[in-house]
Amino acid sequence: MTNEIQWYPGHIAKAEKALAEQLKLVDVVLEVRDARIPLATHHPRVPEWVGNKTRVLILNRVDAIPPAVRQLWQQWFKTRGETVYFTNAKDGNGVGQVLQVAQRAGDEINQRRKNRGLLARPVRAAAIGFPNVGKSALINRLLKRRIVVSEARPGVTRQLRWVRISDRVELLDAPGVIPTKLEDQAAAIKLAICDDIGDAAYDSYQVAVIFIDLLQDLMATAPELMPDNPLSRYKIDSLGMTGEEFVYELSAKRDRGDLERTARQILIDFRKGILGTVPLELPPN
Ligand SMILES: Nc1nc2c(ncn2[C@@H]2O[C@H](COP(=O)(O)OP(=O)(O)OP(=O)(O)O)[C@@H](O)[C@H]2O)c(=O)[nH]1
Repeated sequence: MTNEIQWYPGHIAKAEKALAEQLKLVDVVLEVRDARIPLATHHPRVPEWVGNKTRVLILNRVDAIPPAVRQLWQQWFKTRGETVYFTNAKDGNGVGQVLQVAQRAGDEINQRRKNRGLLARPVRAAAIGFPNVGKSALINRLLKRRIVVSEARPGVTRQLRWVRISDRVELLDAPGVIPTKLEDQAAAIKLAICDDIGDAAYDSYQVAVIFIDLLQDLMATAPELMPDNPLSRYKIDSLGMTGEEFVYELSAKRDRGDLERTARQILIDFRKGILGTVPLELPPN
């Protein structure tokens, strides 16, 4: 049996209220999702927050998925009439395009202002998304200097702050938001695997077991997307093993059976990219 992943709705409600207030001032919303799990990192309140503002959909951590999977997502979103921008906020790949889109939206706004006899002003954009998806790293890249603190620890962006990223764009760095309720436990587990769930409480062992099961499933059903076995680095004959069997075996081999420790290390290895590119979600058919 899996314990449910838990977090603190009171805390979230407060953060959401502050965010909704700031978003009233915004012209463009940069919705940042995790390219490894673009569906699980969709926040259900985004459409309401966006209203009739311009929304730019960003799948960050593109370096963490195989290029073929990037193509599949691009296509999937396109058939839904959506343009997605893939970024690697760590090395800056794709970030210039996001800035251009925001600036174009600003130009349109200023044209409308001009038509009404108003002065031009910088466009106001906000980056929103789950904790740890890379909002601060993205803003740092847009700034080309390190101003916003970007840390591996989820939930680190505590305050809302505005930064001027060009003479035409101001950007709000918002804290990570997770829904007050996550109906879908499978999505919640993926958020935990990717560390995109802030300070929610979960059991690393259960999460790592499901992670290994997902890997095995991916290798069996989509071997072309997983040419290298991510588990081979652990030097265990993992063929056909369940998640439980694998964690147990690895733990006996190097952590004297401390399952929790082994599980944590597996998750850390994955998050650091040591296990290679793993698409934890694929576009639904
Ligand atoms: N490999 C890789 N790492 C990234 C990328 N984007 C961000 N990171 C790293 O992921 C970690 C979290 O990034 P942040 O920018 O702090 O995430 P955030 O969304 O602002 O997080 P919160 O403040 O918790 O909401 C940092 O260690 C970043 O360097 C990316 O595209 N690729």
